[in-house]
Amino acid sequence: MVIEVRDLRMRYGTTDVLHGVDFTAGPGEVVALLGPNGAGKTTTIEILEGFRLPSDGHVRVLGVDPAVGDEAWRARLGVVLQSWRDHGRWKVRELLHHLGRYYAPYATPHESRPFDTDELIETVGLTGHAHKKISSLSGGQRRRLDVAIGIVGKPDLLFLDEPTAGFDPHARRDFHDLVHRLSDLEGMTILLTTHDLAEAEKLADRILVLAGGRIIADGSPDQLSRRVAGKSEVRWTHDGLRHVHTTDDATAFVRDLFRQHATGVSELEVRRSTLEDTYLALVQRHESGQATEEEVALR
Ligand SMILES: Nc1ncnc2c1ncn2[C@@H]1O[C@H](COP(=O)(O)OP(=O)(O)OP(=O)(O)O)[C@@H](O)[C@H]1O
Repeated sequence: MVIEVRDLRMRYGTTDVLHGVDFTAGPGEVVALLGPNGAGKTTTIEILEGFRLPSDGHVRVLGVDPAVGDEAWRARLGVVLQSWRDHGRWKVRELLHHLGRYYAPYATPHESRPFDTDELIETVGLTGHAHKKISSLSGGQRRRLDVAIGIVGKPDLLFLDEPTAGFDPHARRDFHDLVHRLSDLEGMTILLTTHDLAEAEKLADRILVLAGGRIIADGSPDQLSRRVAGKSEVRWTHDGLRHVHTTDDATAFVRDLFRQHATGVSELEVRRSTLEDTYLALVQRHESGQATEEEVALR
């Protein structure tokens, strides 16, 4: 396993934030960690990166306890934090070239390190800005640079904390392609946090939902959408009137609808529950104290 977390606990002062978090991530997996604001996603990631010491629990990242990870271990990790780094006076190419040199001693027969600077700049879509000062980049361009800094050492494991915040739709799509390339071609394992459910659905092989200090759901986007909500919304117009009905079995409902009304039904739409519906239902159920069977099984 690339990441192994068992019974992870974290307390800030007298406040418990993580109550026993359990999950794993395998090689080449893209895992999205979702959860409401303040759920403890950044805390979890910072513990995995070795930036923060947990209060208790078993954590292994690339087989090493992050609390004692050395430079060679750190060189195999890539990190994209939420906030910008203050490298404003540097130029894009200069900075990436400079940072890349740090990783050169950690190249292996299987993995050349670092990324070729110009290839990296092209990969993140900053070719036209390579010789600009970082302070002159737009927010989205700076975020692309953050991603470039995170992957310059061709990490085995990449952490992305809300990587697309501030991206326009075009940059977002480019970024999604980049994540697919990094996991498919470079075999990188990627753990990302996001509040964009459509993004999680598109990118992640597996989704973890963190709420109340525990993982309350763990599965593929498809499994989560099916297992938890499972309801569909059927909309139609009959004799000029618009109708909406929520059902567990849309096929049977539509069959009955046409049996009842041989004519006059139009504008029929069937909408399966989305990952967003599922996520909201899960978190709401959790917050109201109704643990799902799955959640109980995960404890
Ligand atoms: N250094 C700290 N000292 C005390 N409390 C902290 C510290 N860092 C985070 N917290 C608290 O721990 C909880 C979890 O914070 P964290 O940043 O991990 O959440 P998050 O899930 O990443 O949230 P968001 O989605 O808003 O980024 C919050 O209630 C926060 O106030």
